[in-house]
Amino acid sequence: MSTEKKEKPVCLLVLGMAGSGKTTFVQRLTSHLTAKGKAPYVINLDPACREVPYPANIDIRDTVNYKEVMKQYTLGPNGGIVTSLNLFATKFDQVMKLLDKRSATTDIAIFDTPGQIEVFTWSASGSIIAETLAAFYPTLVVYVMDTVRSVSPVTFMSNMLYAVSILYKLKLPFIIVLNKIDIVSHQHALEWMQDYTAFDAALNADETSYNVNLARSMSLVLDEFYETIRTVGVSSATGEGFDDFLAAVTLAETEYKEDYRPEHERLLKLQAEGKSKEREKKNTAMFTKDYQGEGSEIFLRNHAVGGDSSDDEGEEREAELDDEYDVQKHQSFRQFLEEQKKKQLSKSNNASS
Ligand SMILES: Nc1nc2c(ncn2[C@@H]2O[C@H](COP(=O)(O)OP(=O)(O)OP(=O)(O)O)[C@@H](O)[C@H]2O)c(=O)[nH]1
Repeated sequence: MSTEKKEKPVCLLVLGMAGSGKTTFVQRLTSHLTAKGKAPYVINLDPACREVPYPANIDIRDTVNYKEVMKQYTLGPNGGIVTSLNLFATKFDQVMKLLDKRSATTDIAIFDTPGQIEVFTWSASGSIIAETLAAFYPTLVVYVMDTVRSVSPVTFMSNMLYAVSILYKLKLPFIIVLNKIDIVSHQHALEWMQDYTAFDAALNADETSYNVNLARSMSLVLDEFYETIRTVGVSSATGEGFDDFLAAVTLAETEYKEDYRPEHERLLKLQAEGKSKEREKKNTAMFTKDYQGEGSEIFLRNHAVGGDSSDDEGEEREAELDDEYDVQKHQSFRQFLEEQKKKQLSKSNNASS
C-alpha cells in the first residue's frame, strides 16, 4: 500500500458502553447506506460477540478464536478479548490492504468495537488501529450513548466524562450519537449541553444523587468540550436521525482534513526534525572531541561502519524526544481546542447577527 493520504473511505470507529446499541447502530447505518446505493465496508472488531447482524466484510472472529485464546493463555473473558484484539492488530496491515482495494468504490468504512469499551480505548492495539487508519484515511470517532440511561444528570455526566477521555486519548474528530430516541427524546441532553443552568436545575431536582457538586463543577469544565463536539439523536430501531448523522459525518470529515491532518503532519515533521537535529548535534560534539584528540577510538568504532546513534545514550535521548513530542502534541491539542472554540463562537455570533 502506498503511503499517500486517501480521501476515502471515511473510517468510523464506533465506540460506546456495553448495551448502548453500537451493533444495532452499525446494522441500521449499513442498511441506511445500502438503501442509498452506498453500501459501506463493515469490519467487526468484537471477537466475543455471538453473532453479527449485518453483512461484515471483515470479521475478527474469522482470524482469532476468542475461546481458544482464553484457553491457551489461561485468561478470563476480558483478557481474552484484549489478547484477541492484540493478535488481530498484528495483522492490521492486511485489513489496510483490503480497504485500499475497496477505496475507489467505498465512501464509508465502519468499525464495530467490543462492548468492553476500555478494551479498545485503553489498549495498545486500539491505539495502533486508530492511528494506522487516521494516518491514511479520514477517521472519526462515533461515540454511541444510551439516551434512556442518560436521563439522570449524573449518569449523563459520567458518560460525557468517558467521551472526553476517549477524545483525549484518540485525538480524532468526534460525533456523539444519542441512541434510542424512539424510547426517550434526546432534547434534554442537547439542552444540558447548550445551557449550563438547565443542567444545574436538573441536578437540583435529582434527589437521588449524592455527588451533585462534582457533576456541577464538571459541567462547567465540559463546556468547552460540548462546543467542539457534534451531537446527533438517532434511533437505531426505527432509522430516525440517520440523515442528520451522515451530515455530521461530512462536517467532521472536513474538520479532519482541514485541522487534524495538517496538525498531525506538523507534529510528525517536528518529531523527525527534532531527532535529526539532535543526531547532528551529537555527531558534531563527537567530532570536536575527536579533533581534540579525545576518544578517537570510540568515534571510529561507532562510525566507521555507518552506525549512528545506536548506542544507549542515543536511545535514551530518543526516548526523551518522544516524551517531548508527547508534551508538544498535548499542548498543541489544547491550543487546537481553544482555536476550535473561538471559531465556533465567531460562527454562532455571525449566525445570530
Ligand atoms: N428501542 C431501541 N432499542 C435499541 C436501539 N438500539 C439498540 N437497542 C437495543 O439495545 C440492546 C443493546 O443493543 P446492542 O446493539 O447489542 O448494543 P451494543 O452496544 O452493541 O452491546 P455490546 O455488544 O454488549 O457492547 C438490544 O436489545 C437492542 O435491540 C434503539 O435505537 N432503540
